[in-house]
Amino acid sequence: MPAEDTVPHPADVATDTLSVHADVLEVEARKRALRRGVRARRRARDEETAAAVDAGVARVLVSCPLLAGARRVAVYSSLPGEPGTRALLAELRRHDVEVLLPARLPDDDLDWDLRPARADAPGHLGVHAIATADLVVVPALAVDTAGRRLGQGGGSYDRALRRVPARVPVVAVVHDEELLDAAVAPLPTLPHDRLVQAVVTPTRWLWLAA
Ligand SMILES: Nc1nc2c(c(=O)[nH]1)N(C=O)[C@@H](CNc1ccc(C(=O)N[C@@H](CCC(=O)O)C(=O)O)cc1)CN2
Ligand SMILES: Nc1ncnc2c1ncn2[C@@H]1O[C@H](COP(=O)(O)OP(=O)(O)OP(=O)(O)O)[C@@H](O)[C@H]1O
Repeated sequence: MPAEDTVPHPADVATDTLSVHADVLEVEARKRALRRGVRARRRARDEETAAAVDAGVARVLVSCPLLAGARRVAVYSSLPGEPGTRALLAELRRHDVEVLLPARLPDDDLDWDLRPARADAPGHLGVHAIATADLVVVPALAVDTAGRRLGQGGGSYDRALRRVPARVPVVAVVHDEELLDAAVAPLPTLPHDRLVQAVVTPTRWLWLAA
């Protein structure tokens, strides 16, 4: 039996629990507001810049040291509004780099497809396949210079990134204005959020203070 004075009073426990919940709700509300803002700005971008952004992302990533020596890279096919990954996927294929592409499962976790497919690895490879990549490229709505990432809100990459070994860099792709200074505008995070180690924009890349 614990001594009575080490047992918290039930009223204090309840108050603590309530304030923790309030903090989580506040962080989630701030994330939702930020997502709305980024999505609205992305919708307002024109197609001409989108083509330049797509080409820029490929040029920056292919010429930066992150990709040097990588044999297998986890990437994704960009959705409308996201910085494009079409040219990047084409470049990876041209350099004979294997690509893992995510497939969202009903519980929002990510399964992985290998391209080009291999006879000994047909179909979906399972949620743990991300652990076999030498570099993981992730989508984001925004990233700050401390490596905090704002995603689409499904928590898919939070789950998937837990399976990535610590030595494998995770790099987020955003538009230039979606890279935020952590000293000025830190992104809100919760304990499950995973930091990214680097960021690529259409014009530059940098290591983040993760
Ligand atoms: N290109 C790409 N592939 C990806 C992701 C991603 O963010 N981008 N994912 C990242 O986890 C996973 C899929 N999850 C996704 C979750 C939501 C939306 C989406 O389109 N959301 C709507 C807004 C929905 C809302 O308002 O709640 C949107 O962006 O308009 C896309 C992908 C895996 N594949
Ligand atoms: N390991 C996990 N297992 C189950 N649920 C999780 C896990 N990590 C995060 N989640 C849940 O996912 C939801 C969304 O998380 P969050 O807002 O961080 O998504 P996100 O990182 O922006 O989205 P995404 O990774 O899909 O781009 C949260 O409700 C969170 O509780």
